Amino acid sequence: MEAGMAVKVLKSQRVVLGQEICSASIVLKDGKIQDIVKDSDKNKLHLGQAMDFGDLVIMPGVIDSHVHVNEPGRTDWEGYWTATRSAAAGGITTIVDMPLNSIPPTTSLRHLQTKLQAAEGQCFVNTAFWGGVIPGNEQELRPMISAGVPGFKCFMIHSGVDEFPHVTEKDLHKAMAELQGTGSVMLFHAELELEDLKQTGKSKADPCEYSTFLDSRPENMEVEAVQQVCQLCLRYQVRCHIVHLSSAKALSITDAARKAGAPLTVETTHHYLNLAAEHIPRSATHFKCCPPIRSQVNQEKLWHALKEARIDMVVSDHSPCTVGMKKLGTGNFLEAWGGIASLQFGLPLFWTSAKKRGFSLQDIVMLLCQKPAELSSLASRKASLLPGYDADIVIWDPDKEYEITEECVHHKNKLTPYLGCKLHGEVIATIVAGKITYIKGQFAPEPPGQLLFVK
Ligand SMILES: NC(=O)N[C@H]1NC(=O)NC1=O
Ligand SMILES: [Zn+2]
Ligand SMILES: [Zn+2]
Repeated sequence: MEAGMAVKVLKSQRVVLGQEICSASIVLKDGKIQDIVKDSDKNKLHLGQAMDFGDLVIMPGVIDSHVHVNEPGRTDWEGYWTATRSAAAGGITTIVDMPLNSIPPTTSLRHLQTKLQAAEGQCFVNTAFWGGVIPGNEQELRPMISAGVPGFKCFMIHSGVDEFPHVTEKDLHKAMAELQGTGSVMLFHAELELEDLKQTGKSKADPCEYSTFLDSRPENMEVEAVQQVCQLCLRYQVRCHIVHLSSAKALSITDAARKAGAPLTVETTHHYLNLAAEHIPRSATHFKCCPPIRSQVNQEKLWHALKEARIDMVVSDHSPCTVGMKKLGTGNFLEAWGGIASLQFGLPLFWTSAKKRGFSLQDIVMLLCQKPAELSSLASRKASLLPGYDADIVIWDPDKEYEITEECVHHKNKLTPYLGCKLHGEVIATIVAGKITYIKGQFAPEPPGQLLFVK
């Protein structure tokens, strides 16, 4: 079993097949799943040499539909090579790259082509690309759809980078009209600048205290933005998706919109489910992201909403930067980059907390694989172990406990709030397009990931 090898048959006693977990063999051919043979299926032919993983879990690879890779232009923050290696080491078989933080951002067909050139030949996992909506680029949307982007991300507030300006409601009407009838999806960073907050002006509170930053982005900024998204979604009947929901307060609005027929989905991230404002130390700017990590009470509500399927999926929002940009020297939350690096640790982070709350392996497949695949229009070929589906598979040990140390982090910049955390769930091997892209610390000599385009 070597990294880079094409796999023919793999088996274990714990294969996640839909709602069932059973002892089975998976036959792979030409990058696809050719057959699934359950041990109970006595009539099947002899399968020959299988890679036997004992009682390790075999399930579809994780799909992380919210990753900022940043190449080209800000490759010192993260690049395709390092991002997709960390994804592979984390059991992720497909990432969908966000349109911003790279220069150029993915806001036109030409810029998309620049991104594709940058990514080509560098990806250890499959990579798809979100387009971006900025003021005035509505004519670029349909050409990007034809080129295979699954949808578009926009910001309703300053994005953190000047070359990706945020949209106003007027811009959104134009973009939504363009997307009608295409099947494409609009992703919203849902925070709105509030008038009364502008007027209170700069706070005199200590910028090294997390609470100062938290107070600068109250829940109402999210609630009001979500309200606006829901109205647009109902009116245009274009698929809409709230990225990184942090405030549980906004859920009554999304619930109501869904009930009224809005084609709306909601994601949250591992950091909102694992971290809480009360525990963020002074000057610990690596915990800064937008919208902010809120209270422990809010976190509990997010977990409940996830259990009740009021939140559809969990992703990383991996948004790394150089160590310098985190301003750890001064510890000033207001000046530090907003974004958390965590791509590699989504699966074990989620499992460590989720299993205590009664989530099953089947729930993991739903929340971390199938729902993100549906969002990205990839569910007809990925995120299920079924004949004819792509052979993108993770093999992992859900019971193995270990500590995150800097040496095991494959992100380009190693700073993450999870250093020192003890997690359950070790990824043993990751298979992409039928080849072992990662196994026990080793990577394939040639990256087997494909660039993905949806129809
Ligand atoms: N520009 C960028 O990546 N912003 C991301 N970072 C973050 O914390 N929230 C975001 O939307
Ligand atoms: Zn965002
Ligand atoms: Zn993001």
